[in-house]
Amino acid sequence: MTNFVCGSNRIAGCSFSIHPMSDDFINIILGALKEVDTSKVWMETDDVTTLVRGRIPHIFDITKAILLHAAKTGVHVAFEATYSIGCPGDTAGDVYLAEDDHVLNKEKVDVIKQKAATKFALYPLGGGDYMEQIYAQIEAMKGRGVAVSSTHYATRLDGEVVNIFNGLEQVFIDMEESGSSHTVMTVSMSVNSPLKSMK
Ligand SMILES: Cc1ncc(C[n+]2csc(CCO)c2C)c(N)n1
Repeated sequence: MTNFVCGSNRIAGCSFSIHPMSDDFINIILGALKEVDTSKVWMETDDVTTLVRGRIPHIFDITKAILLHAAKTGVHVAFEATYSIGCPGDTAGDVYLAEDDHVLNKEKVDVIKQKAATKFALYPLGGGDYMEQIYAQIEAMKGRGVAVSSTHYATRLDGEVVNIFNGLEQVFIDMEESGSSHTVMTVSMSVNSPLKSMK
């Protein structure tokens, strides 16, 4: 059996998709992807997801921007994402680690007012105290301008898209700063849903 070893390379990444509930889904998906400045990341789109790899601020800036560009059409959009840091599979994106942390899409998209319902789940891999780490991050989210509630297998966040992404980015930064060797976070988000929350 091969032993896979995580390197010291701290490239972050995300595999994500948006699903606009509209006949015009092709234009909405491709339009949102095109509107975003991706010059500070490695990015690849196929028929299933888009992969984005680079420094943490750009990963969250770009995924937030693509969702907001799709959401501003008013269409109901579902967003699914898996964020990961700590276990690079190859070196193709490494050159982007030399970029600075100045994000390129914030100015254009942070003015877009858009509410979202979200469920996120944090998976600290490679550490013994994972439940303490998860509870600490859920507690921290309560001070970030979004409504936090518990559900099975995830934590629910309701609020502005911009606040939700800022909070989730901070979760990732905190995990890095606490020395977690490999962190995975899944995020499901729904915007413009015709079905209002029952909560
Ligand atoms: C962010 C994101 N990236 C890729 C896909 C996969 N996808 C499904 S339909 C379509 C457009 C026509 O090919 C694409 C690219 C997605 N849904 N969202």
